[in-house]
Amino acid sequence: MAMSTIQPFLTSCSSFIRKNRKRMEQLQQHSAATTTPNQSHNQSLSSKTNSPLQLPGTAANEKTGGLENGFANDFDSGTGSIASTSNANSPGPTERSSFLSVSQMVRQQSDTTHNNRRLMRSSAVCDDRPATSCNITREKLHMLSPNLQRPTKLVTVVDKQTNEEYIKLNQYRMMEEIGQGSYGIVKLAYNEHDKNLYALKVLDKIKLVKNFACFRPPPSRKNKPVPSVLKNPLQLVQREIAILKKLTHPNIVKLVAVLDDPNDNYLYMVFEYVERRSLLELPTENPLDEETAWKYFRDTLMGLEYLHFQKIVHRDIKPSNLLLSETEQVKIADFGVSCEFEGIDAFLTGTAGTPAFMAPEALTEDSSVFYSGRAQDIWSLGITLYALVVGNVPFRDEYIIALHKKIKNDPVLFPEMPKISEQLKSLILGMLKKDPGHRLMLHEIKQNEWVTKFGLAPMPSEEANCQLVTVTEEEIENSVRVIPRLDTLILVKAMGHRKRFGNPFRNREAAGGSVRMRRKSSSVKDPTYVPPLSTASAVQAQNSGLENTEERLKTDRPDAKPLEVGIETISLRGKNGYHDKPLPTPPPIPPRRNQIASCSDVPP
Ligand SMILES: Nc1ncnc2c1ncn2[C@@H]1O[C@H](COP(=O)(O)OP(=O)(O)OP(=O)(O)O)[C@@H](O)[C@H]1O
Repeated sequence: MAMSTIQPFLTSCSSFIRKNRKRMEQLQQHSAATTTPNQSHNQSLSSKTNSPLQLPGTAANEKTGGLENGFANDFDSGTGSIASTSNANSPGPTERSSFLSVSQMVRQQSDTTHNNRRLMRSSAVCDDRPATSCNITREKLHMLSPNLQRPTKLVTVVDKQTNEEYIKLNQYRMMEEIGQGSYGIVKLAYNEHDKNLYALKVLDKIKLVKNFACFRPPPSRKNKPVPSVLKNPLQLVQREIAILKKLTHPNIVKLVAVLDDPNDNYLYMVFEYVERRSLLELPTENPLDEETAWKYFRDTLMGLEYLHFQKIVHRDIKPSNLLLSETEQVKIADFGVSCEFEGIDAFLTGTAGTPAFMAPEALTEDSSVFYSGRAQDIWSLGITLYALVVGNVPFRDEYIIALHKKIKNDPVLFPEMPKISEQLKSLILGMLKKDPGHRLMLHEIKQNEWVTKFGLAPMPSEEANCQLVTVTEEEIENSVRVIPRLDTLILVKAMGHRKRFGNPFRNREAAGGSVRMRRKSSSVKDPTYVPPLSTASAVQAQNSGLENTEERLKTDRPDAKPLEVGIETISLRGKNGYHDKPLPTPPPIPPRRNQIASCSDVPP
């Protein structure tokens, strides 16, 4: 090639390199001098709490993060777009520049998550073709991360590097604090491998145990064993991890990795970073309009359907546990009190979750009576929907007992303003039926006229939305089991057949059945309420070959001692629908090792 052709090309190359190097140097100087208000706040917070996980030099992180990511070239466009939309509340120039580099990473993560999904859908057709034919270059493909479809990684060796700028855990550079939960703080973290941001939940194992020791209930008198979960709160975290590990759905926050080094006092849960955090802070003067609430509600419904399909009840659905991604996708988070179940529903006792979102049937003093976990989730979802459009929860009181009374007895009232459509009111009221038997079920909500816009926007089928995840033997061994009593199994089985939460024995009693009330419940005002059949009588009925529930009811022996039976001994649902397997006979089966009593052990 002639020298005259190459010369101008070389000149333009060298000028391009010079120009860019200068810009990168400017950027480095600029970022090094930058401290966000968040950062200084967190620095003071970290020093106050004397946490060993002090805020790293985020400016340096952002600087290197941006440059390493090859973001330097996008910097101008990012600045432009953000600056042009800034208002009086916008950060100042120095704040803005440091904010921008994080925001660019965030945008990239959202894009990649979005692209990932697009890519996954198109991968079948694109696999054998050059990546460019799918509008995604090989280079970009490499950047497509995090792969939220990947199973959760469990890492037991954590290499902690500390320098004056930041703390690094394996590939994760810790950045500013983004939230605090009851068990620990949540920090933003930059993953050097896939160049994305994550939310890192930091749990102090020692503090967990110590705090627990302080508040542990006094030893029980009548030699009653303390429920096993209460012995070690780490088990709650382990349960949360065991549950989260199995979940992969666009509307559930993904647990990407768990860093748990036995030599480290801290346990780190690495979540996908959801940029816009919680859906709505309550109370608010600015609730969502119906259209926005509709979109968020449908997302939440999809997430909840997937959860229930995976045999998990969340137990703490509320707006602050619904995170919003930058692409306006709702992600259900916080599985701290969730429960895994077998069979068709979780049988819960005791209270867990947030008082204002608890269902009336969960507020009973009698811890021996079980209630449906699915129905509890529907109630919380109803309260959440109400709160999204009204700006506050329907039942409020500063005293917990008074609040419980209101939840159990008061009707749901809607304020005059904001104006809420009749269809939405009717849906909310259907989800907030005090009697779980009359409460809407998930499949009914999916077909509701407000949800589907009178059929114009049908929800995807359960089959399309859910895929049953496979659970390994080890996971089963290590996961917490729900061990309902046999009577509850019978009750729920009957509910399964009828496809309603309602007590199938109620009408029998109303018709003059011989069943005694087993509890005096202030929560259940319905005079026709009949508690589940006691276990011993159910077993007796089974042994005597009495198959139908009416016959079993008649054999109820109120003085009989209840018997606890592991649910894994009974299969309620087979491939071809529901079927009976022989019920276990007394004496009671001793609990296996690793079995933790039930979800009722979760402290309120
Ligand atoms: N994946 C995430 N992405 C972005 N922010 C998050 C993420 N997870 C948690 N957060 C933020 O951190 C805060 C604390 O979360 P965390 O799950 O530890 O506790 P919580 O749900 O608020 O409370 P608790 O643990 O007491 O129920 C949340 O309120 C949220 O703002």
